[in-house]
Amino acid sequence: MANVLRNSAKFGFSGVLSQLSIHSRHGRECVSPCFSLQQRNNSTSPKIKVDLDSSTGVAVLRMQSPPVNSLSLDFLTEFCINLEKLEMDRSCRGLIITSTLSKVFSAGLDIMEMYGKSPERCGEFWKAVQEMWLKLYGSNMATIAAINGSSPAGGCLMSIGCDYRIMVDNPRYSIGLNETQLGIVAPFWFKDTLVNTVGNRAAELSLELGLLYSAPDALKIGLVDQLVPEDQVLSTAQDTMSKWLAIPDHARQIDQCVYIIYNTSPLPLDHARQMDQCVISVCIYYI
Ligand SMILES: CCCCCCCC/C=C\C=C\CC(=O)SCCNC(=O)CCNC(=O)[C@H](O)C(C)(C)COP(=O)(O)OP(=O)(O)OC[C@H]1O[C@@H](n2cnc3c(N)ncnc32)[C@H](O)[C@@H]1OP(=O)(O)O
Repeated sequence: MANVLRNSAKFGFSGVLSQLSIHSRHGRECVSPCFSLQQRNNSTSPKIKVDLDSSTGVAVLRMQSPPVNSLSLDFLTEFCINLEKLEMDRSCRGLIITSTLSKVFSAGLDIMEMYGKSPERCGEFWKAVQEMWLKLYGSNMATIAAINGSSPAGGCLMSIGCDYRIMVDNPRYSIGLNETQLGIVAPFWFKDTLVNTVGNRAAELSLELGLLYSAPDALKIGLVDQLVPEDQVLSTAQDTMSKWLAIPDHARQIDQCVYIIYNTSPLPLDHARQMDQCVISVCIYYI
């Protein structure tokens, strides 16, 4: 295990790994002074609302950016700041992500961010998209997506960036990486995350045809883990989270980290990240 960790650090997962080695969240003796006196920490910002219950160690992050929780630069920045705050708070061990909007979890990247913007702005936007994925997929918290509406493209990426997905059992809600249907191409790390979720063949079909799956079909291919009635999505996520948190954090975190290292292309490496950012910014600029 020590070798794996050393190698992974060499290959660029040092951020994740150093966090792993510095603090386990289970049996934590060192609680952030900011939050230790509070039973519940609530913070509200325009597009995202976070409720952290310090007694359970579970935070619920609600996306509340009408009409469709599209991932604009502002939204992504807020999302990442909230994630970072929770990540640094030792009292928080689990994160549930959901939406306050009816029918939509997230419509994915904000299309207006990809139209007629300067190369600098495109670069900034894409960096924020990368950041969202790196922070979520590499999180030390146990993460569950409570998908209470449609979740195409970037919304699907956000969902599969979590450890577990619970979706409302409604055939009208769809989820998938539908980029090719829009005439664009999902970057390689979208692909990796999908392959890690549904396997190679299903991912290949899904990406090339830009398939959007209804909730029942998403369950069939393993794109989501569980379907529940609309009014039970959050309570099921809370129940499921308690099972995840019964596992010692360090064991879950190291297991996840090793899995990511062996199954994901090296976006966390600076040069890969910059190259991806550069290619996508140019693509967006010329759309
Ligand atoms: C070689 C070429 C390389 C090219 C490189 C490109 C670089 C990027 C590469 C890939 C990355 C892609 C990831 C993405 O996420 S792309 C975004 C894809 N998103 C979608 O396809 C979703 C589109 N939206 C929907 O399907 C629906 O809106 C839905 C979420 C199902 C909700 O449906 P409904 O409730 O019926 O709502 P409306 O459709 O009526 O929409 C309401 C208003 O919201 C606006 N809207 C919808 N989606 C977006 C969006 N993604 N960004 C911004 N705005 C959005 C919609 O226009 C309506 O606005 P209005 O009321 O003003 O008309």
